[in-house]
Amino acid sequence: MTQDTTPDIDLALFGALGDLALRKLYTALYHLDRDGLLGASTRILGLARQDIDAEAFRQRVQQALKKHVKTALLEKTCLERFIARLDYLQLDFATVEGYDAIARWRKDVERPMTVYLAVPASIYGDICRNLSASGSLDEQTRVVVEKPIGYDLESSRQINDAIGEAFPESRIYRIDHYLGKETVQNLIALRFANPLFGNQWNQNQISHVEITVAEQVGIEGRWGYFDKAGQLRDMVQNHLLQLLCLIAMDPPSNLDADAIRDEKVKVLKALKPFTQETIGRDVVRGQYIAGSINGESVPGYLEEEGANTESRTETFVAMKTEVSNWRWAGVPFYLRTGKRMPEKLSQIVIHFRQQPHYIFDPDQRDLAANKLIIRLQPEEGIALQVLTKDGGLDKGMRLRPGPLHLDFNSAFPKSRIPDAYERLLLEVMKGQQYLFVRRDEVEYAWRWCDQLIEGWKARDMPPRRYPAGSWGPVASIAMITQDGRSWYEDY
Ligand SMILES: NC(=O)C1=CN([C@@H]2O[C@H](COP(=O)(O)OP(=O)(O)OC[C@H]3O[C@@H](n4cnc5c(N)ncnc54)[C@H](OP(=O)(O)O)[C@@H]3O)[C@@H](O)[C@H]2O)C=CC1
Ligand SMILES: O=C1O[C@H](COP(=O)(O)O)[C@@H](O)[C@H](O)[C@H]1O
Repeated sequence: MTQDTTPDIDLALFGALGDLALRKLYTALYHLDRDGLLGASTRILGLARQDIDAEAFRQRVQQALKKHVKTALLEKTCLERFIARLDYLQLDFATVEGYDAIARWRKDVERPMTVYLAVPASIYGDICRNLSASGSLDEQTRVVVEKPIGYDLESSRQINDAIGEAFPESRIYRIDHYLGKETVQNLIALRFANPLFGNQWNQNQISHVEITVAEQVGIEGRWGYFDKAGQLRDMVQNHLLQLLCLIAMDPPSNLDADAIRDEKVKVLKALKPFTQETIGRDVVRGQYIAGSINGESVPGYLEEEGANTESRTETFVAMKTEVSNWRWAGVPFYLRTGKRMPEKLSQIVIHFRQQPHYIFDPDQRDLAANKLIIRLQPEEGIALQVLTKDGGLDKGMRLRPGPLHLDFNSAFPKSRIPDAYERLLLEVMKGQQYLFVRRDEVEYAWRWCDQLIEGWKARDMPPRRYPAGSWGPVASIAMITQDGRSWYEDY
């Protein structure tokens, strides 16, 4: 994990006119360029099937940057330098014809190539085979692939096999963009650099853990993709399970990619499988109906553009699970994620156990537990909720909960918090894999999700309705209150 200068590369971006590329990837690459973190002669080849020339492609990227980069950060010289790096190749990814143009683009160039597949996972195999067959790859080429890899364990194995025929694991970078978020990396620092937390991180001191990833957006015109996936495959199989792994894993022996990933795999293997009984009791599926967010009416899932009105796909999931090992036995992990919730909020709350002997006002007993709140978005920060004496002569020994608060924006006001894709693209260029997901992680995560999906099917569990703008079906609140707890929504 050194911070050397970034090597020059050629980046071949498949799906160059898709949503991810236009919304996230050029913005991230532009910021890297502006911060002096792109190799001076790094070039970017956009590949897509639209019949446009390089000049029109550069215009499209420029429009995207104007939309997604803050105006104050869009500097003319930097923008011109970035745009000059771009070239375009029209290609149907499914057939090998035309792939030889990639080698022609790279003729006489010595630097390594990174291939970024910003396309549906169903065509990763075709692209890898065609890159191989056309002689576009060499011993240094890296590949970046997006989540979700497949639809279940079986399809993910097939896709991983196809990628693995063209690239060794050491050159495959499976993105889970949550691993690139600043606070997620801070979680690693917090846990493993501070004995204060390191020594408390187990079932003796922690009573339960909450992970909430709430989105305000709906499915953003992605019905075709989303309706086949649903929130479990779209968010839990990858982002939420990765967060859970970082919370639950044992300390790695060092910060090497495989040391970290070995520990994450152990957590995934230890996730308690659901039974028919626990699925009925500990899992809630939901689907949003029309409602309002920030005072504006929004349609229900079944009224979204392109919707099939019979769909039973879930847009919300809440569940209680457990990591069956010595560190975590008996500690519930409550997970919930949904679309069209009242606000965008991603946070992890670690609830510590109460003192064994309590000496303050019995009415305040419920307050008496510390919480560590790790906020990923909207504002990034970490707060430890502690109890202090309430101020004033008239209060006696009344307790008051308050945060010991590290808000990254105000603690480090001069530094812009980079977007996850900036961090991840930089790590790919430097050849560092610790923030990327290894094949066995993906497959163990699918194995666990598959048995849950099978259980849903067997129980014929339709999603419960919840109005857009609410925190999900009431059953998700009942699920946690049955344990005498509630979802933490303050900060
Ligand atoms: N969008 C997002 O926020 C996120 C996306 N992802 C993942 O990123 C990947 C890309 O997603 P996204 O950008 O949303 O998808 P899009 O459908 O918006 O973009 C995919 C692009 O690939 C092109 N494409 C597909 N098949 C072919 C083909 N045979 N030949 C040439 N071009 C082809 C499409 O071209 P055309 O337009 O001509 O069909 C389209 O431009 C997916 O794996 C997704 O799961 C992951 C996290 C978030
Ligand atoms: O991977 C995905 O993530 C986004 C949410 O990402 P965030 O960084 O905005 O929290 C989600 O909307 C999308 O459906 C999913 O594919």
